Amino acid sequence: MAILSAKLILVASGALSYVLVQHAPESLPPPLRTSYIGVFASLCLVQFVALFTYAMFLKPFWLSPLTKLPQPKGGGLLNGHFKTIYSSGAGETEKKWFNEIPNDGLIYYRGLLNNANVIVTSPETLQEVLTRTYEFPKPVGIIYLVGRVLGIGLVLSEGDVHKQQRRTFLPAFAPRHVRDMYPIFWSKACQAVTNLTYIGNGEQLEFEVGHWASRTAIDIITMAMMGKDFGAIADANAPLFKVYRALLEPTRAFLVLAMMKAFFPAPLVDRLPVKWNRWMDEAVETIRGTCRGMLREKKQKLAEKSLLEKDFLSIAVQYEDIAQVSEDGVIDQLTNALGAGHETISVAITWVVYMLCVHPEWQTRLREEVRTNFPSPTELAETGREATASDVDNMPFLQAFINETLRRFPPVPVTARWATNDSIIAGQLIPSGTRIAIPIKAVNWDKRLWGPDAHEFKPERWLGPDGRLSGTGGANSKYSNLTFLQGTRACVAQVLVKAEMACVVGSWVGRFDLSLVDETLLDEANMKISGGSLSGKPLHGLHVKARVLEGW
Ligand code: HEM
Repeated sequence: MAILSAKLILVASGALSYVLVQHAPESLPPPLRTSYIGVFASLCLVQFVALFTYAMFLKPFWLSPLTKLPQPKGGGLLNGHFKTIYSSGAGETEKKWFNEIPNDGLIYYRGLLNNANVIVTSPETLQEVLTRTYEFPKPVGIIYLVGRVLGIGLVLSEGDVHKQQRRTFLPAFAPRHVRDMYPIFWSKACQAVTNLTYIGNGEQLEFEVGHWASRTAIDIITMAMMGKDFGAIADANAPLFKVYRALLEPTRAFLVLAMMKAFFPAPLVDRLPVKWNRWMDEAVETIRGTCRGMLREKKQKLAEKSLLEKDFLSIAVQYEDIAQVSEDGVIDQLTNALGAGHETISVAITWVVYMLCVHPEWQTRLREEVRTNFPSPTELAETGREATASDVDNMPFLQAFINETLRRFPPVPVTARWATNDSIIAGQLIPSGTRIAIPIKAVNWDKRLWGPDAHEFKPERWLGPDGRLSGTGGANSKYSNLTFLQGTRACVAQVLVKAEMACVVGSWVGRFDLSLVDETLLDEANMKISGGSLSGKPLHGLHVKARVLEGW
């Protein structure tokens, strides 16, 4: 829009300067009467100042139809509420406004350079945004940020390409395939527990949960997706793990280059001869090369009829539709899954451990369930007995605890869309270019949907009167729990996530008594959450004491 307006201004100024100097010089001030450049520059300046004043002030403060919506108080003159949002924990400001500002499904606020944002707050408005999927795509900024690393797979594709990719790849994520992955989850979970026990000399240790959850999650996701062990549990300096972590950590150079893509073509910015670009090319090629090698290996085994593994890629290459997809098309899905499925799960595990420390009575309850159903890490090592999906089916407490933590601390607390054209939501005109925030955490805490105890941590809400797991947690709309979103862009790996978490959390609580190093954090009000990034995790990490318990 801004680029279009700028082009219009340049063309209009050029044409008008010609007409004025040629045909009406007397209408110009004397110094400009013979100067095309002078007239052109003056006209451009006047129009740009007018456009800037309109876009920065008149429209966001008074003229946009959105100004009639409920709004938070305050906000800066130039950057609206941007600072408030980014200086608080991810999703926390949206949650506060959601509860404090009376509204009919939409709240308006001004963001960076006063750009227009709306927060959708009711099941009805959420449904509108989440079902009109391609009318409200993801903001292009996300492609600038992570497109080079992830590739254009399910996470970033839009329109017919996304529809086709989803139809092709979704079957390979089906629950029946996930059930076959339990041995992968369990063996890696047990490896982490055994290493931690060793570090603590079989007695007690202190560790940062996020660090170990991340090492465990990366090994599990790479094993589950393509049967490749990145070796992160065994060695924090394992080469593939280091490359991968660095790729996902936004450095200053990374952010500057990403921002440049808003003004210059992305392929040009990616080709600039700077150190960061060279490093990035090598790192991306290392990861894609690893995926390519695994894909070729699976195809070779398939041709030789010796493909027995149960990871996603081994399953995927056996689907006829996927066999037709180009090598790079399959690799894009792998890099998407590794990117989407590593940080999110490690953050989710971190919050589960936090809740276990805050609610030690649940540790006792879960430990009993885990020790009754799962084989111990020692048993796995000595007899090879693996965990199965049925073991987890028999553990409603463990599943309820995980569900409640995912509701209370969604690893992605807020996500966004934007209006590509003028659109109507709930009868309200949403001008083209408006960013639409989906406040996942705020919805998950909504008392109208979850009842008066919505703000309490209550795993029991996921248990029926017979003690069995209840699928909805007692909420009455499918737009009540957005941890994995809803609709055609919902997470493809919800079943896989819960299976993996049950194994990792089960192995930790089965082996250790867990408590917080900083006891002030027992009061949740003292827990600071990271902001500004995609995931919401403990700002200063989560440091725990783990005492090894006998008998498992
Ligand atoms: C606790 C863990 C996870 C959470 C909370 C989570 C949450 C989400 C959310 C909220 C979205 C929608 C984002 C948006 O459209 O704005 C999403 C999409 C997606 N997730 Fe997950 N995710 C998790 C783990 C995983 C894992 C392990 C994988 C892969 C194995 C995965 C693969 C994907 C993919 C491919 C999409 C894009 C789906 C599409 O647009 O069609 N996620 N996830």
